[in-house]
Amino acid sequence: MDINLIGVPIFYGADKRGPEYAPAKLRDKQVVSVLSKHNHKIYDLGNLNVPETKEYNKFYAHHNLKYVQQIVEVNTNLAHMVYTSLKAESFPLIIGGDHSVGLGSISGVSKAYKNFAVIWMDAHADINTQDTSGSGNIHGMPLAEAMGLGYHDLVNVYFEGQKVSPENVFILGARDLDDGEKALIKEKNLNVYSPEKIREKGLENLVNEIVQEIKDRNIEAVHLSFDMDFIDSKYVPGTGTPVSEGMNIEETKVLIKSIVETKLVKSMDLVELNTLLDKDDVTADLAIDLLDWTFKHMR
Ligand SMILES: NC(=[NH2+])NCCC[C@H](N)C(=O)O
Ligand SMILES: [Mn+2]
Repeated sequence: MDINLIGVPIFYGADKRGPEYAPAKLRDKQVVSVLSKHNHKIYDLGNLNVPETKEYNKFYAHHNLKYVQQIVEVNTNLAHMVYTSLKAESFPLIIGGDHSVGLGSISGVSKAYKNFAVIWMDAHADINTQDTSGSGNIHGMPLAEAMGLGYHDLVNVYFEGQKVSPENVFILGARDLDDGEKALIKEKNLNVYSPEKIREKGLENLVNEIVQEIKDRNIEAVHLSFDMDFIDSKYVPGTGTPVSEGMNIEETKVLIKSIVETKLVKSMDLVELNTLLDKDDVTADLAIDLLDWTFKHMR
C-alpha cells in the first residue's frame, strides 16, 4: 500500500521540549526502509512547518491554553495533508510531535469519511478542555476538541464543528484521568478501557467486541492514534508524561495486530516520543519496532 509519512515536529501541546525531535530521530533509525520491507511504498513528505514563537508568549491568546494559535495553525495544515492523502488513497502516517496533532489528524479524516471511528491508545484520555485542564497543555485536550467540546478555534479547526461523534471513540489503556475527564466520560458514556479492564476481557476479545460495534454501525474507517505512554512507564523512558501500570510490549503488539487485521485502519498517529528524555534510544527503538510490527500486519 502507499503510505504518506508526515512529520509534525511540535512540542507546544506538551510544553516540554523533546517531542519535536522525534520525526528526525525515526528517520535516522531508517523508518522508511523499515516500513518498505513490508511491500509498502513510502512517500516521505517531510515535516510540517511549525511556527516559531517565544515562550513568554504562550498564554497570549488564552490564559489556560498554551500556544493555542500555533497549535491551530499546525493542525489546520495537518488536517489538509491527511485529507489529501486519503483522497489520493495513500495512508497518512503522522509522526509527532506531541499528541495535540491528534486533532489535526482526526479533522482530516473527518472530511474524507462521513462515518469513521477513532481508537485512541493512551495512558490518558486527552479529553480536557480549557475549563478542566490543570496544566493548560493542549496535548491533554485534542480528543475533546475533536468531539466538538472546548475552545472554539480548536473545535473549528479545518472546518466548523464536531469531527467525530463520542460513540465512535474508543480509548484504550487509560489509567491517569483528571476529575473533569472522569465527569465527561460519565456524561457522554464514553468507551474507555483501562489496562485492567482490557486484561479482564481478554485482549483479542476486547478488540472483537469493538470491531463488532464498529461493523454494526457501518463504519468505513478507523483512525488509530498511538501515544507512546500507552505502554507501561518502565519500557518508555522517552515520553513526557509516563504512567505505570500500563500494558507491556507483548500485550501492546497483540492489540495492535488484532486492530490492524480488521483492515479498517486507514490512518495512524505515533506521538509523544520525547528524544531528550530517552535512555539509550530505547523508546525510539521501540517506536520503530512498533511501526515495523503495525505495517507488517497492514495489507
Ligand atoms: N498526550 C498526553 N501525553 N497527554 C497528557 C495529559 C496529562 C494531563 N491529563 C493534562 O491534561 O495535562
Ligand atoms: Mn496522549
